Amino acid sequence: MSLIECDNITKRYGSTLALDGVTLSLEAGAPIALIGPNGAGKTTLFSLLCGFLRASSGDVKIMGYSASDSRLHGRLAALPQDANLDPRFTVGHQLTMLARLQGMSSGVAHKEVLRVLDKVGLPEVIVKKPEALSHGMRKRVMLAQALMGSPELILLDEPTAGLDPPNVKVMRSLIAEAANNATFIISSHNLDELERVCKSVVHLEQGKLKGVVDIAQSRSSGYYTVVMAEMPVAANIIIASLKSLPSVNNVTFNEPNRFVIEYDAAQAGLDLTIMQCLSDKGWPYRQLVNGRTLEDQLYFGSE
Ligand SMILES: Nc1ncnc2c1ncn2[C@@H]1O[C@H](COP(=O)(O)OP(=O)(O)OP(=O)(O)O)[C@@H](O)[C@H]1O
Repeated sequence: MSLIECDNITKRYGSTLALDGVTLSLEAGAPIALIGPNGAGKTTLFSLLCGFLRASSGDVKIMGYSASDSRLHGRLAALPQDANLDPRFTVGHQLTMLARLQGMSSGVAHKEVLRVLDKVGLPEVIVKKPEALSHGMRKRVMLAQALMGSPELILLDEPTAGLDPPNVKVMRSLIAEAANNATFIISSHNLDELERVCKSVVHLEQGKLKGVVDIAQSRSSGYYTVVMAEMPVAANIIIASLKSLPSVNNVTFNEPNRFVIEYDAAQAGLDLTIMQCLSDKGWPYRQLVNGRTLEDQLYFGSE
């Protein structure tokens, strides 16, 4: 059974179509990134997965249950983008209260709060009020809150927004460590940051699913991008020639004049072979670039 199944989900806010026929299946395991520009529908998708919102149409299943099913209680945690701590109470008081709401006795709740604060490296803040914490520390406390009760699925909406680079690094390694015990889905604008911690990327744009890229797999592949000066023959003829070169696994064409060549990362010297092939045929190319960025995979297709 998949961790998450979205079947043709649509979400409307009045006349705004925030999600438009999203069908998606995600498995438990290493962290998954959710990326897309402002207004793409990331927060809306999170809210549907947490059961905060209902889809206008389509079906969402988490671990086989509908998203608002009470049997998911304690198995799923969400850290909303604008989550905040109450300035009136100490961190310990607030987290203990939340643990009690999860059904823990006061003794168990206290131990659980100590455990999760320790996990995020901040055991000392238990007696502090939020005003005494830096922005980075508050984000870590919010992560601690999401870890309470050891949920299997944790949704983090922009967990590193507004953090400086050292704090981003700390957050990233905390997530990487906690990811041994739960599946994280993390939304962010920052691809670089996510690439290091996530195994796959779900890409949303204007409410539509643009693709799911497996980063782990693409790491074992090398890429060249050829930009043609002109298209002397049909794209499929050039694709066939490039595909016939040794160690080339796949070639994709991106309009109007660009080919992405995927090959075994272990193979060296393929660039010369590619150039030789193109010049033997008399096909003029403008540029041969080593590699392909994650942006290329997402915005120009992966297969
Ligand atoms: N409560 C709401 N009422 C009306 N429209 C909404 C509401 N929430 C979101 N929208 C609209 O739905 C679309 C998707 O918004 P959403 O917040 O899900 O995007 P997002 O990808 O999370 O954006 P951001 O990166 O800016 O947080 C946008 O056009 C937004 O204006």
